[in-house]
Amino acid sequence: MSKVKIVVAGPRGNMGKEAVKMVTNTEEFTLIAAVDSKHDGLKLSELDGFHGIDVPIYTDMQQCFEENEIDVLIDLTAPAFGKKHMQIAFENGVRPVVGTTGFTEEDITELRTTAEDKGIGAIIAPNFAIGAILMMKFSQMAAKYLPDVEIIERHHDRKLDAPSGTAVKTAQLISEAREQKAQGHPDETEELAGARGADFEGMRIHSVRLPGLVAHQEVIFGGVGQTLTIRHDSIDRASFMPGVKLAVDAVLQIDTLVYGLEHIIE
Ligand SMILES: NC(=O)C1=CN([C@@H]2O[C@H](COP(=O)(O)OP(=O)(O)OC[C@H]3O[C@@H](n4cnc5c(N)ncnc54)[C@H](O)[C@@H]3O)[C@@H](O)[C@H]2O)C=CC1
Ligand SMILES: O=C(O)C1=N[C@H](C(=O)O)C[C@H](O)C1
Repeated sequence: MSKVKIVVAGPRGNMGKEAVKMVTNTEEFTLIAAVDSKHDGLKLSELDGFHGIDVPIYTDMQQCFEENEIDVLIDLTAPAFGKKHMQIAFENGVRPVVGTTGFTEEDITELRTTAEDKGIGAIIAPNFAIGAILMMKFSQMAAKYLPDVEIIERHHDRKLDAPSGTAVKTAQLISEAREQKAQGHPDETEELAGARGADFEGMRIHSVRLPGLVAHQEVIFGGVGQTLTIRHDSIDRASFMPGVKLAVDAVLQIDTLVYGLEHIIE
């Protein structure tokens, strides 16, 4: 069987480095090229940390797809670029597996329409860690019985988007099981703007950014005389890679856009 031909966008980033390692260590995958914000024309092997990985770097994704035969794009870049990169992939018949966050519901609807029109599989997964998927699923189960819920996500202070993609996805999954309700005291006021966090259908989301953190989330439910806390911690970015691998395998089998790894892991 021929190997899956892959491009990684964002190879020098926290996640991109792990993805390059995962692709090059996976027998059935082959890394063809990388798309980076700089270093056009160099080989990845010329950069620190990529010894022996002799693939070209492009700053122009379109050119990368024109000059190479590619099956799958793994995009781990920045919220401002994820949507554009997916559109370029679709135009070139390349299947995107996207961990980059910052997509709106409208973006996802639009991209799904394009994927289906072109019959090209695509996966956007705000979190590739299996434990995080379970945290979201357990939270959805709990919300049916305990509809008062607040989400606290904690990340490293280099993160660009808030709230995290995982927190938004968690709130979306919870809202499928929970009657919409405003939480807290009806007359509560914020003495400092933002004190009660972001409001998603009455659920509150709080974003913590500190050096030393990787990616963590607590979903706290409150009921009469009790609380339930569901917590997940990624303490190493290797935690995301089995999910990225699973998504690459799955994206070859579908002809629509799937948003969330929970639809792949049944
Ligand atoms: N789905 C998941 O499981 C996870 C998703 N993420 C998301 O992945 C994204 C990347 O996260 P990190 O690796 O921590 O960020 P990072 O800042 O460490 O790395 C991003 C890399 O992308 C490159 N880049 C930026 N714009 C680019 C462009 N237009 N073309 C090519 N390369 C470009 C940057 O030079 C940088 O090397 C973020 O959106 C983050 O939220 C992060 C961790 C897990
Ligand atoms: O930027 C990160 O680091 C992470 N981003 C994703 C998100 O926004 O949810 C996934 C994980 O939380 C790490």
